[in-house]
Amino acid sequence: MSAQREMKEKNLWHTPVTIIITVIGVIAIVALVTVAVLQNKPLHQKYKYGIVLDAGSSHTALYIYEWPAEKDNNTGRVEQTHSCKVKGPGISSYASDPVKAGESLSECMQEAQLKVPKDRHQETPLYLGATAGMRLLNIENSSASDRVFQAVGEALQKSPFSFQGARILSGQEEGAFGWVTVNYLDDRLSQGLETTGALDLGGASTQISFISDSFDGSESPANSVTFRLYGNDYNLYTHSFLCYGKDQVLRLVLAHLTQSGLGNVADPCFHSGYMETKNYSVLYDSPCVSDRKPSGAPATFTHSGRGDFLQCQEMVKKVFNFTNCKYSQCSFNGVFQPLVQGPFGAFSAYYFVMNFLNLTDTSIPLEVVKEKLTRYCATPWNEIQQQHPKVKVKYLAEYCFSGTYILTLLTEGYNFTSESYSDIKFIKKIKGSDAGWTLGYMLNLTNMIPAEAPDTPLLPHAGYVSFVTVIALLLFVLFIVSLRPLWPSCSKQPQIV
Ligand SMILES: Nc1ccn([C@@H]2O[C@H](COP(=O)(O)OP(=O)(O)OP(=O)(O)O)[C@@H](O)[C@H]2O)c(=O)n1
Repeated sequence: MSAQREMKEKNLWHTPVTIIITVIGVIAIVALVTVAVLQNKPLHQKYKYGIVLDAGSSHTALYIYEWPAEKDNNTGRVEQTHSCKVKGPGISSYASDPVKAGESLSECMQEAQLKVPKDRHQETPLYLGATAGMRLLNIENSSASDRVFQAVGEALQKSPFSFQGARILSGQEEGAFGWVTVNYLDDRLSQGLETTGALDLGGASTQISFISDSFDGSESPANSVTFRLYGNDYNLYTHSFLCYGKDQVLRLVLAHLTQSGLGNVADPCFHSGYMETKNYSVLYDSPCVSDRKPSGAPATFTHSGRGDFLQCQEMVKKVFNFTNCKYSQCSFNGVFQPLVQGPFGAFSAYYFVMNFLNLTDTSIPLEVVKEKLTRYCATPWNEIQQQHPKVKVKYLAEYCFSGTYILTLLTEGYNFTSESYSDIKFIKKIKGSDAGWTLGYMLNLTNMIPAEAPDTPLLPHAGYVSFVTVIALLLFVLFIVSLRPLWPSCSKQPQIV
């Protein structure tokens, strides 16, 4: 009798009703979780594109950026997908033949047509921003600069992209957009984190931009740029030094050395054994030095090296004017600058040069860096050429000078100390995108950085799915527990008589 009851109790648990309820429960949970996953899964990703041409003094480069179409106006999702270096010199070098400036861009523009999906061509904005090379040409000969823009504009208008115009960026814009790029790529803006300063060294100008607690813009409004980004206010200190890019500073130094109009110049910034014949007219053909051309100089001079870092540094120091500061503190040439503060990213030629010299590690004490550079500069030119057979001779000849200029600019010009030097990181790319002004420029023109923080969902997708799964499982367990009266009694041990 008791065995029979026990069998009955056991069977209760296996009754068709219980089985059906359990199966329905499991199906309901699977359905709930599946719907939650599918509902929140991003739809098939569609991308949007933007193209920026960086028309620099030494060369032009094209950058293609991509972002998920539904993430317009959202945080940190724009990435560089492709870059193309235009063959030949910067567009300012085509002043006497402007049509060639437009033609020079065609190869990279063809490449861009292949990289951006065809159905996106028409809606893809295309910008050209010119920097210090065109700033100088505009100072020297504004109609020649207009003609270059005319030719470049006509060439870009013919592309299938949505050409938004070509213009010269001010030095302030170049500095500020470089800072935006670095901080955007590091997700510092969207998260309201401490920002990184930006150091940009080009061929014809150099920029320094950073946030300083002691800078509110009142002492020197010309150096202040204010932004409201993701709900945070920034008052950025920025300055661009025209003629202080490394190619123009080399002219300044050589102008100094050739003031007496001699036919031979021994240059401590070039390796011993280096010897080239150079034209006075070419050297002085820049508004940075044109007013200093010595009268009665011969047509050419022999530029020879004598590889001496300390003397090179003395020469380089001469291009900075440390007198006549009308502010509480200055960098050089009477330009206001608060004390450098926080971490810095140094890119463009800062990176090219320091990377070549194997000096990107800023944890190495500054004194040791200088010793290494002293040894490098003292290496004879034939040895340098043997060691680097694949490096362009023009670049190779100048690395001693460039390294010396960079260290002098940072320490004497911007007042980085042995301690704050280690706050600098020499960088080329951040998360796959080149550091430079182009990304910040495009983000600004496409209104891709909101002034206020965008509303974000309570939970990220993965969190939401996990939450739904856990709650569903919990409900299931509760449901099973609620069927307890139907459970076989565990307290009674079945006894088979
Ligand atoms: N492997 C390389 C590549 C470039 N350079 C140098 O780096 C400078 C170019 O830096 P970049 O940021 O490209 O300058 P531009 O945009 O051309 O100049 P600017 O911003 O002043 O207009 C030039 O002096 C060039 O000789 C270098 O030393 N080594």
